[in-house]
Amino acid sequence: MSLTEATANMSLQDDNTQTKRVDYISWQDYFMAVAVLAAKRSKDPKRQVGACIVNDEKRIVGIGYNGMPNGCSDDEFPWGSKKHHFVCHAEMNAIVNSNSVVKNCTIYVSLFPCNECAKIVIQSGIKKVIYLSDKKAYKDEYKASRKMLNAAKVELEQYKTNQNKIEIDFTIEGDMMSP
Ligand SMILES: O=c1[nH]c(=O)n([C@H]2C[C@H](O)[C@@H](COP(=O)(O)O)O2)cc1CO
Ligand SMILES: [Zn+2]
Repeated sequence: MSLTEATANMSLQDDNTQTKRVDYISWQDYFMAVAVLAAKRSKDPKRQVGACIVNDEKRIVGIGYNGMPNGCSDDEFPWGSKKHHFVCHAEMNAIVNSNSVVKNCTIYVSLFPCNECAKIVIQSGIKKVIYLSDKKAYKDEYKASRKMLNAAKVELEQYKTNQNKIEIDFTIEGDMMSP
């Protein structure tokens, strides 16, 4: 090793006073949190749903939440019982707005997909659904959804975590930016 190389290596030697953080969030928590955060964009007064599509390189390729179609104003279209005629579901939005291939991807959803979304999930080639809530499982449309997803061999997994809350605090982030 030349003297210059040795000097360069010395200047890169760590003092070992700091070790790697251990309380970082897992990939699963991160992707589900992205889906839940997307849901916060929804204008639906009763239910906000979010979806996040991830490929096998852990890259996010699509995000969506439930909302009115393009060109259909949130202020003019109804948010009461008639909303069902119009609103686009989170899963559909995540798929159709994706910026890359969704085939073989995993979709993280805050609510188990309905039968209509299940059809789109299957046809798009998504291979796994990780869902947070399954609160509508007793309804026929969700039974149909599960039946189709199972038949199409789309893997279903209920999201489990030991971290019930992830806090985002912009003021703390601001402090962390200082040296
Ligand atoms: O799979 C789904 N994805 C999704 O985005 N949604 C949205 C559409 C509506 O805005 C809302 C359903 O509202 P409600 O629970 O009031 O029926 O949730 C609903 C489902 C299933 O109901
Ligand atoms: Zn749906």
